[in-house]
Amino acid sequence: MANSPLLSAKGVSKTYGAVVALSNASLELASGEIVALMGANGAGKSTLVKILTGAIAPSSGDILIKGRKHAVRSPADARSAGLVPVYQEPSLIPDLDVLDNLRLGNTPVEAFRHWVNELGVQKLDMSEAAYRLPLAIQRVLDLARALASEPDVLLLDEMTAALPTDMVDKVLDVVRKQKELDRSVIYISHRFPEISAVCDRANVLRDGETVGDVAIEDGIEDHIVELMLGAPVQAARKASAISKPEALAGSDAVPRLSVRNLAAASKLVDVSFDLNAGEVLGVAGLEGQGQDELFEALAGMIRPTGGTIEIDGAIQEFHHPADAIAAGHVYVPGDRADALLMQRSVRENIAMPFHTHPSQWGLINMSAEKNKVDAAIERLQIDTRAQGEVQRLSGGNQQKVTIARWIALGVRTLLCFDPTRGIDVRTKREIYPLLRELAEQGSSVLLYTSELEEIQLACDRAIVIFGGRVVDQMHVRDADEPTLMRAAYGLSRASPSPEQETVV
Ligand SMILES: Nc1ncnc2c1ncn2[C@@H]1O[C@H](COP(=O)(O)OP(=O)(O)OP(=O)(O)O)[C@@H](O)[C@H]1O
Repeated sequence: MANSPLLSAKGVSKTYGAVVALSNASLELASGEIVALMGANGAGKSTLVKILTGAIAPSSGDILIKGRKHAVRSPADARSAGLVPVYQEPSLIPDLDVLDNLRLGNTPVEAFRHWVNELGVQKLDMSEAAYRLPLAIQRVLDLARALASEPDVLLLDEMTAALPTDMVDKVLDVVRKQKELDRSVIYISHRFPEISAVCDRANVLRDGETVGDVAIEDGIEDHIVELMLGAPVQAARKASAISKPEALAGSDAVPRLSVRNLAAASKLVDVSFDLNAGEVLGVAGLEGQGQDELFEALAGMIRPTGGTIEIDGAIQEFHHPADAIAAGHVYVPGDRADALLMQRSVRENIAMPFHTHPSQWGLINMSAEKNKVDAAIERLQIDTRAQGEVQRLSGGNQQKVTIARWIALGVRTLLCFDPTRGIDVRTKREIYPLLRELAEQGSSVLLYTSELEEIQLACDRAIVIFGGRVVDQMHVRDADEPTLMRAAYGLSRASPSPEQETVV
């Protein structure tokens, strides 16, 4: 109908037994508009996107396309109505090559190639099995596949969460191009800079309900956060104030972890640093600079090809992740699916490492286990409404479970890889103090984060890796975003002080 919005959703709800995933969501989208869908973890964003794209059926509510009611019965139905999603998790079938993945969805190959190119992927072997491609490339291919079908409405669910900065810029360019073509985008992201770069409006969900629809303009961030949290920003900031020790922790003591000239696979070339007890050391780097290999080598998942790892002054060789765990050295991977048993309960997932050592086998002390698990759930404020199976938790709550299990067990060194990827502001504000608290209790934390501003929120010091080497290291007070960004791109700081040149 003339003057009707291209897409509107009214009073949409979705319940799973006792869990109310969406209670009353509403949204309007005109042609050529880019609308951010915002909300804390578990607010219902992914549920709304899945309903709009026919992956799940709503319990109630209406969806209207150009003013007419439209029951979106399946993803194919949504596609033919012009609604095409890129979901939060990669959607290529891992064992099929890229070309077969395209054939499966009838994707026009030439259009796909065009968008792959626009998104900055230079060489793509279409006969490569999808699982062999890095996560960032898989995400970009998901987007190129969606764009190739020329959607009227593209729905991007945290599409950029796993991407390095340069690829994020390409995605933002492509989103702007959709607008120029008078097409529309629903954009889910937890990153304000991206939202303000491309979006016209933000539709905010809280606890399954639409609580606001605001134009994106300067200074609107605090208001959006207030809508998301349901609390004034000042109070929320105060509640999450983080204490950071001024001095570098324990620099005279034997380091908890000492890495010298570590090399592994082809990407980790020569990395040296110390991590002290009671310290959070940040690692910054663009995608693919060797950080994955660094963490995998430290976690005993891959064997170093050179260099040494010392723990408390003694050289250690890990032949298996169990060796690293036995040394109190545990890894929280970025991909929660790697860390969790998705079909098991929250409790089983948290309690899993309690019983890894043969000396702990035998009768399980259920009440002691329950107390520890309950304490961890309470401390991380894990939403346990869907606790029977971890796969039913929202992404942010799943991530908290991966950390909770090590809090419950007690840990000497936590190797945390991008723990806040795709996590909302509220949950982030819970995770940073948690890492600090662990450090204050004597644990050491090595934290890789793709969000550079997190370094100053959570760390004592930072190292930057580029091309498999440490190219810069600094006290947290110097680790602002521009400095880290320059180093991450391999640009040196104006004149490094002698202190920065030595390995600390
Ligand atoms: N299949 C399911 N069974 C039970 N509960 C579910 C199911 N899917 C989602 N939920 C619940 O519905 C709520 C909304 O989840 P949803 O994934 O839509 O949130 P979200 O806003 O996308 O969160 P995030 O930013 O963490 O991805 C959460 O409490 C989640 O646990």
